[in-house]
Amino acid sequence: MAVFTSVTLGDLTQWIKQFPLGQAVALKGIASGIENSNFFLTTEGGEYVLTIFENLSFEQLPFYLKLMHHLAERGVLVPAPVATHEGELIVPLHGKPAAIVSKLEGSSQMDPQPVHCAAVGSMLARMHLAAQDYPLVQPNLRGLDWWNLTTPKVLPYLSAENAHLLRAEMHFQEAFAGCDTYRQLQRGPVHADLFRNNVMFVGERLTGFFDFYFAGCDTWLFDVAVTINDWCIDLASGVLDTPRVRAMLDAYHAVRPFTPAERTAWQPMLRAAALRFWLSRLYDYYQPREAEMLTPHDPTHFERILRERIATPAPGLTG
Ligand SMILES: Nc1ncnc2c1ncn2[C@@H]1O[C@H](COP(=O)(O)OP(=O)(O)O)[C@@H](O)[C@H]1O
Ligand SMILES: N[C@@H](CCOP(=O)(O)O)C(=O)O
Repeated sequence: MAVFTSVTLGDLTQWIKQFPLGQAVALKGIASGIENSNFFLTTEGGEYVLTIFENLSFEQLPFYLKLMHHLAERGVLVPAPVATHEGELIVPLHGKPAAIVSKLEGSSQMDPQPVHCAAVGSMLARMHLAAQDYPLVQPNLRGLDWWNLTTPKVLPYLSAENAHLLRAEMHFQEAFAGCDTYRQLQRGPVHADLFRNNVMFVGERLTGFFDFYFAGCDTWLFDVAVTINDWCIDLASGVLDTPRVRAMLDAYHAVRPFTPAERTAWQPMLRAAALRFWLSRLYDYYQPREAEMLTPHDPTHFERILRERIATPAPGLTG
């Protein structure tokens, strides 16, 4: 259940008039999702998604909504935010920030094949290039600083073996982030959470990336690593599936060629991407937020992926 703030069609009668969308004719709560209250909204103008933001503030939201607007204008397939007659993308609803974005066709592909991975790789590279001239800057709020803050909060709950793994990996990643190769990596706005459930497909046709609310400025390679660690693995073991990895990396490289520094950084970056989600899942598991109504994601999934990336070299960035 992920409608934390209820809204009725009647609530929208006056509210919707600030948008150039005509009257609201249907509204349906969306059950999936864990952060916000989401609704499918039909208006006289078409099909949309209405989101009420439960955690992000009016001050924090422009980075995400304007990024989606910037990308959509440049032909990257993402939900396009709808501006009010006054040009605002974020407006209050029931005292919380809310936005309307275009509805993507299709559904998530939870059993991806190489053809889906290639489509994701190609669109990801297009997204990185299209975001290069995005003027707003926000760091990845789930980056190294957050890992450093979070590690001591979860360590007391871990077994000796896992505490050792976490400490050792944090040392490794601190050193990696401080090295020359890391400094040479290309950077810009990244999605940072491009899992299977955040991309829509109709058959083999990718219709869009969504859920940009972990986006921030980070290395492009980190985004690639996060995406590979979800789309191109055997879910039970975390082991990479070479045909899917190759399809995604080759398609990305065809649009935006990988650099020599990225090739050097690839193995540690896959570990960084695994650590990021192990940590956030540990944090959500042991320190659930008060408003949280859902079962937290399983942290052991990313512990397995991290151990696997440490133990087994992944296929290289270029074949
Ligand atoms: N623009 C969109 N077009 C179509 N469906 C969407 C769109 N945005 C969200 N959804 C649907 O809403 C669900 C929840 O969205 P999500 O962004 O994952 O929520 P949360 O931010 O709460 O985690 C998605 O799984 C998807 O089915
Ligand atoms: N992808 C993250 C959790 C973020 O949740 P989302 O539903 O907003 O993508 C994870 O799997 O830990």
